[in-house]
Amino acid sequence: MWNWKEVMAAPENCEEGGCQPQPAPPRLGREFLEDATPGTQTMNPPWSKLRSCLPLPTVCHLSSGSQKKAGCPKKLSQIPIRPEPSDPGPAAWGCPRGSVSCREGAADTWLRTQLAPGEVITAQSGAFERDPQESSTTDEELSRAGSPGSRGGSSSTTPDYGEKRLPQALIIGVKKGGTRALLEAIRAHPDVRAVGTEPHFFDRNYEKGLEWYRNVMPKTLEGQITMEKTPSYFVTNEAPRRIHSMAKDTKLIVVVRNPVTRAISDYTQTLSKKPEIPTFEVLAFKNRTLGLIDASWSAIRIGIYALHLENWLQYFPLSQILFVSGERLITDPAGEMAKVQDFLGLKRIVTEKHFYFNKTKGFPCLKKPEDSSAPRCLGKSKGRTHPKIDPDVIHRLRKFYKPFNVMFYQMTGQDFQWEQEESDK
Ligand SMILES: Nc1ncnc2c1ncn2[C@@H]1O[C@H](COP(=O)(O)OS(=O)(=O)O)[C@@H](OP(=O)(O)O)[C@H]1O
Repeated sequence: MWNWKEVMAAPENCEEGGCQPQPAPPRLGREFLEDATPGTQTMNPPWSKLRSCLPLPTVCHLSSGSQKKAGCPKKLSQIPIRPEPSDPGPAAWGCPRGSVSCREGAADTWLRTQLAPGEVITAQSGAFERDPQESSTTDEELSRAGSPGSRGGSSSTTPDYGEKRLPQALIIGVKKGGTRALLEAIRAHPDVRAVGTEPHFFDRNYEKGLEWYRNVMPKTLEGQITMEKTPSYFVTNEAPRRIHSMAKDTKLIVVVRNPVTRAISDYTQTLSKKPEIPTFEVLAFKNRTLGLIDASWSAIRIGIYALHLENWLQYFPLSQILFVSGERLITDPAGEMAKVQDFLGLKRIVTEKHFYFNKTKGFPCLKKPEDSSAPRCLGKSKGRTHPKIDPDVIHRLRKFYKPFNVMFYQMTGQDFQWEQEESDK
């Protein structure tokens, strides 16, 4: 009998799941349920308030002191965790060249698409683009990304000279938040160079050492910023300490999205590859009759942003972390990119002129760069149609996340307004 939650957490593809069985990542979270004082640099959130919100079986509600009961976890980090699906990278990190399971991830880079004849949109952008075939571009992306240090599908026009440097800025999460869209947009900046695939250095490849990591990076000229994105870092317990020990001034970017929608997106991704898995409604609950949400399911757990952020604030001041709204990255990509460029100390070069809204895809896409013949949209693995989820389940999930969201708003000083959203996709 399959445990589908474990199956869902198993590696799936390069971008999102990995190409080979990976060791389970470390458990998430720290002593969250202790009345610890996280983030001395920032504030002391009332952690005890969150205790009662935690999704433990009724007999184990920590606020009631019942944790002393046998079998009850004392803290959230003791809830068994299913491993996160994530990305071990392309051939350089273990994907056999041409492997089907490795294709989709590379296709997540902005695709250079064929122009569809007659699909005129505006004089400026020239044409709608057809939804591209993933495979051809994927193969191209894979081969470009095939060795450590290759540009990995870079869309930057910077010539391949300079020096390989460790990244000064990282997109650390969240999975399904819009991390690929952000990375590809910031790569349009001439002062940014980024590795196109996910190196997974701080979670899976750490033992390979910093020289391996440096070698994965593209070459940069003096003054250019090196970046990478690996969304699983945000939920990796060791990542903050490891990144801090690499460089304590590393700039961190987190793209966050309504955790309910994010969870459904996560599920949708798995469903697209394993249509036989149980419904979201089944997986989301430990006990549906009692309304007990299963927070040990990674699709749910990743969205407890306050929990994960608390871990980062042990090592980095809030001022070193930028939170990008995954929702606004779609509705106002230029506005979010302005914040990202300011945060990175870059001139605002990526502006509204770089984007157009592709009605076919339902997303903003990058206009064609000067040296290229085609605009770029993300591949089919972004923007999948989400299954319709029982509204009662959505309602319960919203209730579940609300206190964590509120805590997250307090911690970040930003209100992402997820409570006000009428419906999930
Ligand atoms: N411009 C643009 N084009 C396409 N998709 C966009 C864009 N901006 C944000 N998004 C949203 O990004 C979601 C995928 O997030 P990630 O790239 O972080 O996914 S992954 O973790 O790397 O697999 C993806 O989620 P789903 O719609 O659920 O597929 C998109 O909603």
